[in-house]
Amino acid sequence: MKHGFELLNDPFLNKGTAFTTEEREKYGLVGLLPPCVQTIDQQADQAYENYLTKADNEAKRHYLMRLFSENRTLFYNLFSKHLKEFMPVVYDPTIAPDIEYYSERYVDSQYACFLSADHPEDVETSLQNAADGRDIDLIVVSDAEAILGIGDWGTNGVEISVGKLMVYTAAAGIDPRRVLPVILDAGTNRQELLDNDLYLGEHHRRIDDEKYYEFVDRFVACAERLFPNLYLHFEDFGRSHATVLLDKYKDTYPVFNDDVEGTGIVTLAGILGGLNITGEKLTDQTYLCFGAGTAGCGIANRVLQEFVDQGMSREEARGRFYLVDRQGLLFDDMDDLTPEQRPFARKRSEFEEGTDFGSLLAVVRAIHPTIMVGTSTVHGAFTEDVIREMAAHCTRPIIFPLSNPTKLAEATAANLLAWTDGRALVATGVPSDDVTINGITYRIGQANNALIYPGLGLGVLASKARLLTDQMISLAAHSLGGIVDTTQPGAAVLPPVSRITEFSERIATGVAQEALRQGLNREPVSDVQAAVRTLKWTPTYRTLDA
Ligand SMILES: NC(=O)c1ccc[n+]([C@@H]2O[C@H](COP(=O)([O-])OP(=O)(O)OC[C@H]3O[C@@H](n4cnc5c(N)ncnc54)[C@H](O)[C@@H]3O)[C@@H](O)[C@H]2O)c1
Ligand SMILES: O=C(O)C[C@H](O)C(=O)O
Ligand SMILES: [Mn+2]
Repeated sequence: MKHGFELLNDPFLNKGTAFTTEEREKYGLVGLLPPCVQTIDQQADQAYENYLTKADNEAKRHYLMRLFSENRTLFYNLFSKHLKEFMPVVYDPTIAPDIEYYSERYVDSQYACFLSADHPEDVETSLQNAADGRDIDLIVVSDAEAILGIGDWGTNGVEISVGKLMVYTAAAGIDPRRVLPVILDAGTNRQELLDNDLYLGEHHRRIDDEKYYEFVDRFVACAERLFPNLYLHFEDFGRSHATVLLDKYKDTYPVFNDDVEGTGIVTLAGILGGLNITGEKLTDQTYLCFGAGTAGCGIANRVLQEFVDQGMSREEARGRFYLVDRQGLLFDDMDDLTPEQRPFARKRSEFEEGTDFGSLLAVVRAIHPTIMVGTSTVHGAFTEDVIREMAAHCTRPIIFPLSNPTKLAEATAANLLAWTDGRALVATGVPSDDVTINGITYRIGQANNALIYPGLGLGVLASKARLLTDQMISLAAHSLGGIVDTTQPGAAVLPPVSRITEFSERIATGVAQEALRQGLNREPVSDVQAAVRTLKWTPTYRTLDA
């Protein structure tokens, strides 16, 4: 057992002023702490008061990160008491500037694992060093080529791995000792980082694909070998790698790509939530994706699969999907489509000659979408003209501007509701305030993968699933139904973040049951609900091992 400063400096074991008199005597802490012994609730109250004195969300985040570095139990205790308030501070959108200025603001490695493609021979040692003897069940790994919508941030992107894991613990009770944030430094193409002496990553451009895939392969194989129960979460990889990597590993290991799959699940859940409100059928909808990249195509595929699951042929269902990217509406005669876009590309012969598809407005005018999802990173792209045009052809347009952080969102909830006189069913990527129009208060769902991935991960871990299958993913999307009271005027399409711990458990149980039904559990699990509950870690102090 650690003693003295070594114990105080271990955030997994540290209790700060809550070390009891006996513990202080036993573990060499006498004289190292102020005399008063506090309870964790007193510590949390005090920390919260301190937090409230901080001037803005960035300062608040820095304060919380310090607490996280020093005492994880207290950090999560406090987080659990202020979940809704802390989510946008700890996570998106406030995490974005902390990624941009990571190197300048660096104070602590936060127990993350830093892997460099320049030293592939160090992968195993680095993972072992970072795990420091802990059994690791969950890794969030990023190569930071496409952080949120803010682009390539190289090693600075480690913050997203750390941040996503914080949400796993806060929402689903994943034991913080059993997780590992990992950053793969494969270079960066952001010139301002390469020119910046303070930048803490490798100072070269991204490596070529051959070396890149070799490096990722080495990491995956090594992590899987060192941590046999690992569930591996990929985050914010670039458009040309994200789906390739997912497809490469998903039939061998339990891997998850948050931007492709997590976003697909939460968006489908939001669409199903919207249709619960209107009573309309999914298979009657026309779908427009604006920004057909990693998330855009991931969502389109998930929603398409739901059309198929609801009885429509894949071919007919595809006919309802329109993808718009930089080129405008995507056609099959274009030679710059990505492999993910190609199956959705339309034929020019479907339309009258001379139809204009160059702008979003023109596409909306031509196809009359009933669902429009934005994952383009183009701030304000859902203009009043576009929305009024869409709303002229359907009663309750489903409109999800999902680009993050706030400064990149395609529209605000307030504008979407104002321009449609309250008819739009809206969800946004980051939290939105309620909107009141004509006396009705509209609650805005947050279609952020954070609503889903913690519960999904808990379900995979509780069932000891050896793979994450399409059926488990579909189940997760369906498990958010029935939580919101859709008879209330202004009801949200998704349940509120304030209830995330409750519905994460529900997602986990459903997903774990599905894994068992498919016979994917590596070990027998007799009671799924009990397995989920047992796995959950609670933020209270434990007795230290002798
Ligand atoms: N809410 C969520 O849970 C969630 C999840 C994942 C991604 N996102 C957001 O979605 C956005 C995209 O992320 P990604 O990982 O898919 O990135 P990506 O780079 O893979 O995709 C973005 C796509 O938008 C296209 N685009 C850029 N400018 C455009 C324009 N002017 N018109 C039309 N298309 C344009 C790009 O060509 C690309 O195909 C980001 O802002 C990200 O934060 C949100
Ligand atoms: O990180 C988020 O807030 C959601 C998503 O994974 C994104 O990349 O934007
Ligand atoms: Mn992401």
